Amino acid sequence: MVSIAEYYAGKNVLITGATGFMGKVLVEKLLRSCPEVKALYLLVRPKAGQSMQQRVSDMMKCKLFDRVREDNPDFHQKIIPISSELIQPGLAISPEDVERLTACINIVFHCAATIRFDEPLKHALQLNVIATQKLLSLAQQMHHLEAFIHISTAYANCNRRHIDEVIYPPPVEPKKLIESLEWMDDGIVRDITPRLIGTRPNTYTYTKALAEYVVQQEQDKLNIGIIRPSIVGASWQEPFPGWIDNFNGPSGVFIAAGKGILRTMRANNDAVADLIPVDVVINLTLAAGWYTAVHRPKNAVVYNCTTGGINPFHWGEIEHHVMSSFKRNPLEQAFRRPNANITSNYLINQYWILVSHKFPALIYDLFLRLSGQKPQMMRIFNRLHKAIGLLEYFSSQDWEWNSENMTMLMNQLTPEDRKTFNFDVRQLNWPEYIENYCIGTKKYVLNEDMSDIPAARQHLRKLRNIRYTFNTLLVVFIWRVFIARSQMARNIWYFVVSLCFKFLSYFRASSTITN
Ligand SMILES: CCCCCCCCCCCCCCCCCC(=O)SCCNC(=O)CCNC(=O)[C@H](O)C(C)(C)COP(=O)(O)OP(=O)(O)OC[C@H]1O[C@@H](n2cnc3c(N)ncnc32)[C@H](O)[C@@H]1OP(=O)(O)O
Ligand SMILES: NC(=O)C1=CN([C@@H]2O[C@H](COP(=O)(O)OP(=O)(O)OC[C@H]3O[C@@H](n4cnc5c(N)ncnc54)[C@H](OP(=O)(O)O)[C@@H]3O)[C@@H](O)[C@H]2O)C=CC1
Repeated sequence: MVSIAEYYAGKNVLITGATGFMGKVLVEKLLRSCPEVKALYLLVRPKAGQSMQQRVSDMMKCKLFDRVREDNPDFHQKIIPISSELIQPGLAISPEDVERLTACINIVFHCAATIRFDEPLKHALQLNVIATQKLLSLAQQMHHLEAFIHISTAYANCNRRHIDEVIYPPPVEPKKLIESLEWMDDGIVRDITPRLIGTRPNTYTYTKALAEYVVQQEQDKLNIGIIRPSIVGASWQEPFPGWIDNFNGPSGVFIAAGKGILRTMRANNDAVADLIPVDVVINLTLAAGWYTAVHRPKNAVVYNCTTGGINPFHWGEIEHHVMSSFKRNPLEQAFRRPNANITSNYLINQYWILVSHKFPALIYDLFLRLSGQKPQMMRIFNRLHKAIGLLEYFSSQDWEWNSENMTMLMNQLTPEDRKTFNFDVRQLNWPEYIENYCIGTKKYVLNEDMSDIPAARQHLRKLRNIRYTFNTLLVVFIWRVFIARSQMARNIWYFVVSLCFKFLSYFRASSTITN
């Protein structure tokens, strides 16, 4: 049987969402580990005043592509950007491009989606469901298509505790929902959204579940694989450890904690933190593309791409390792010393939000106002609270995913492919991974230089001294206020002072006797 790289040799691959976090890693890995691939067609839209060509050429300059650039400086010749806005009719692909794609594409990887948790339902539906339907229609016109790989999420069915590698009945028939939302104005849709999504926490997981069903409907006509990653984090090994380029999911939480801004969050210490490195997901995705095309299974195969059932790690452990990593490798210009704690207790969390978030923010903003600057800390905290409020659902409970198909796929690979497209998470050393993840947020998200670590440590020492001074002044201030106003507090104060004095005299006396 052909190896994975042999299979992709000479193939034309279509990728949506290639400018996103996972899409970029997919493009890089295909170019690096399957160097004989013929061409990668990327569906990209112009954005923020940049043409799609400009966006793709900027993407290829990014550090992620350093290793590919070394191996093959002309790799960009294999990349063919195709202008496409997925929420437009016909995916806004020109008729000439449609003709070109239908004539040559062999494999489709559909990564594009809105992953925002606060996306209005209509928009989430347009992109995650309707665009998927349109892409499936386009795929059916492709004369040489061998596999259609759809990226879903392990949380599409998060309303269940145990999740098998099957497609569950959708919460509503997508066609009916699409028809009804078409005539409703945005206000009505907003009002009925909580009723529609039911026990799911957001429109993202709801529309991803609908998309899976839509994809499954085409299993008689296409060879389909569905990948369900859990919480995708920085790379484990490839192209180098710790690569990450965004604030999504845990990355934003780690950064906020490393900067000393986030001090408390609701999470269950003992719940499994189902993080999965991005390179693992991409290796599995490419292997699933190969398997789907070579074996052509009759029904869509679902791969739960998770770590919890195989090599579990818990939020409490994550907290410990993140904090110790940021103490060893501090971020620049931290607001306070990194010291975040997680708790599953609502009231305790609210207390710490008040004491450790709102109170310091108020003081800092007061300081900024007094020094003639614009206050900003309270605004930052409000945004942070909104973001973590949306994540807490995922950090406060755990799920059990069956990942038999991941094991089955691994067993199908040659020993060589198992190394090149490694998705064996049993080998993942969590403390080392979390350390590299934290360093990755520093280097690649915040663009901080590792050579500035001594200065960052010095800054933390300064913050520690400020804290000691502040606490001392606070104690003195409180006692002064009490002593001035209350006889009882004064008595307590004299009692404590005389106790300390007696203890010191006793200590001095006993040390004189022993001498
Ligand atoms: C040490 C303690 C350890 C404790 C560990 C506990 C960790 C728990 C983590 C649980 C994670 C669970 C994730 C579950 C994932 C499900 C998997 C998936 O399928 S789907 C994949 C997962 N999908 C997601 O994760 C999507 C979640 N994100 C969203 O839905 C939205 O970004 C939003 C609603 C949070 C904010 O919307 P909006 O107000 O419109 O703002 P914008 O979006 O425009 O961004 C504004 C600014 O904020 C920045 N920033 C962004 N996120 C965070 C963050 N988390 N934090 C901090 N900052 C963040 C952002 O970069 C930007 O900065 P700047 O450019 O202005 O400087
Ligand atoms: N990140 C995670 O933790 C997880 C992600 N997933 C799934 O993985 C896939 C990729 O996620 P990720 O890479 O993190 O997401 P990103 O948000 O980083 O990337 C999304 C991609 O979709 C593209 N896109 C969005 N809207 C449109 C549009 N209207 N037209 C054309 N392209 C569009 C974006 O293009 P542009 O650059 O133009 O905005 C971008 O390339 C998604 O399907 C997601 O559901 C699953 C589990 C976890």
